[in-house]
Amino acid sequence: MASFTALSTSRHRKETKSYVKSHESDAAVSHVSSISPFKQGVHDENGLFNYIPKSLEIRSSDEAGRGIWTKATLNIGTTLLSCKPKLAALSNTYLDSHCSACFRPTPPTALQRCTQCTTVWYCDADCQNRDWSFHKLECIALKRWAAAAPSAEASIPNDAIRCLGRLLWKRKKAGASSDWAREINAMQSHRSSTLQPSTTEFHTHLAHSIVQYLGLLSPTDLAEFDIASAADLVDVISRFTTNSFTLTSPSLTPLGVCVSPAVALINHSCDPNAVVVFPRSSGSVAQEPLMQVIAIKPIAADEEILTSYIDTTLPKSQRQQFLLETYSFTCKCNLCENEGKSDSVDPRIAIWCPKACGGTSPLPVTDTDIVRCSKCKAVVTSTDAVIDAARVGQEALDKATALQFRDPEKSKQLTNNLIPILLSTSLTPSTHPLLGLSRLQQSLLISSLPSLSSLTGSQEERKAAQDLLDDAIRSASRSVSGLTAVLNEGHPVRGIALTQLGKLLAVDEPSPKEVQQPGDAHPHFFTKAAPFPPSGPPRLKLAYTTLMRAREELLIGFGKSNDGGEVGKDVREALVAIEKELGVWKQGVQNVIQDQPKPEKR
Ligand SMILES: C[S@@+](CC[C@H](N)C(=O)[O-])C[C@H]1O[C@@H](n2cnc3c(N)ncnc32)[C@H](O)[C@@H]1O
Repeated sequence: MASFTALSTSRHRKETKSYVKSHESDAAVSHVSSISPFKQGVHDENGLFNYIPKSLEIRSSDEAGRGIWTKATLNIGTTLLSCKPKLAALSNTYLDSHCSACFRPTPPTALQRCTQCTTVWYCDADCQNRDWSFHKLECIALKRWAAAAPSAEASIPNDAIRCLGRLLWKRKKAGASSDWAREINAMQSHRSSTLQPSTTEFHTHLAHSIVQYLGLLSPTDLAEFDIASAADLVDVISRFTTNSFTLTSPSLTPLGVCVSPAVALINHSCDPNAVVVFPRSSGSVAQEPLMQVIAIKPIAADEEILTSYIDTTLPKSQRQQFLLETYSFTCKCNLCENEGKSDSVDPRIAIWCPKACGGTSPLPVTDTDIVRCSKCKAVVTSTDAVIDAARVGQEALDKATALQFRDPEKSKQLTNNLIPILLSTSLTPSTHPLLGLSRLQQSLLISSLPSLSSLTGSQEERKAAQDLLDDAIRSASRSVSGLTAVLNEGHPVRGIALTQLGKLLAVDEPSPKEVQQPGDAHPHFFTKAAPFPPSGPPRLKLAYTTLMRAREELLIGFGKSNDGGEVGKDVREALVAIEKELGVWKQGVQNVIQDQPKPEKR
């Protein structure tokens, strides 16, 4: 059986970074979407990217520039591309708990620290040696930065600055004509004239930090890095922000930032057919962190591979704003183009029918909007209340997200206060910002679960732990319900959400309930009438079926040949353990039945 502790450590530490791509992506439509199917041609890369498999091809389109197309039909769960990023940097939070070479977590005692800068840690001497060509120059810069830092909190530059430093040193060392530098230099950049003012400001700020980190005294010193002017430096930064990825753990916790020019060739769709994951499945430490592109929809020959750069659980307005600010384009994918054009309501902006017929209507935007249930056509009359609730919910989500690490109690309180209001104004679990609040609440509740071994025998303490666990389960089931409506089957975010729910259900109950109360879970996922979460054997059975579902989805999202990645293997083991436990239970019940005195025949 699982314990609380294992779950608490799986909490996603999300740090807001507009310069990196999130892997939370996708939607449920199964038809093909290519950006510019007519004006495209095979792109000549002059011998670069020879590690891209022969089944794929780099082509260009007028609308989106270079992209990757398939030459053969590919099934869901197929690994399309597998490579180690050319550059990577751990975020500051993980520098002392994860290895800076292979990015795996290691118990603190087993980590070796660089004795010079005392900032980066490694599993062992092998990992340290592998990272040495990068760290050699970084080490000096880190010491210089720490010596000049105004406070202890500012003594380590963030991961973007450290990753850009690695890029510039390596580019200089490899030489402009090397394949390494040519692939990096060919990455798309956006000149200041096409950027949003907020993005230009951010790039300028980053440029100042880089100059300080590299220890340069004047802009002319940039020449040694093959950078002719300040504008050229901003160009390099734009190339980095447009093409970098969030490096995540196998359970999608953001760990840092990385650059792979090959994976960065893939264009965006809010309705993607592939995802980028780090399943930790290579079996070789030297290969980690291994980055993989996996098909989450069947992909036909001559179809473009598209991943999502953003969180596609967000409504169109927010997706488009983020894409324009960070990537300088307006998305024209199926999901964006078709919003509001069909009868079906986008689950990201849906409210339940006022007559509870089971249908939904779109969330009203202004108080003069007249919205109707798509099924029974009943008119929503509480427009003002719904608009207010959505606005207050968004404010609370922004605040709670900002506070989640600094003041988790306050962050949790905000989610606890707002979720019942949004539920009472009929927002569906998939609707923004309710889905975002549920996911945040779930991660905060999981973090606050006590470890079972720390519980004393006190009945009150066990009861409080049980209530907290049940709250976390209800929150997790609401998240699963919402994610299931907006992401298509096999999306890694769905697989991980199901895994968390299944594991919560499998935790030993500190104080099993005798009388159960109905939960607030969405009726399409768990019936309102049935007590939720159940207790005892029915709970363990639900854990089993949820983890079975999780495993099927993980096999797609993290790749069939990877056995669903590290999490997929872990779920397989959990299922075996539950099967045994359920078997023991069944046997125990059979023994009790056999021991009962048989009723006498009359
Ligand atoms: C990571 S790069 C993708 C590869 C890029 N097309 C190239 O030629 O190197 C991201 C940039 O590609 C372009 N892009 C990606 N997806 C797009 C889309 N759906 N529509 C238009 N432009 C897109 C945008 O300019 C964006 O900033």
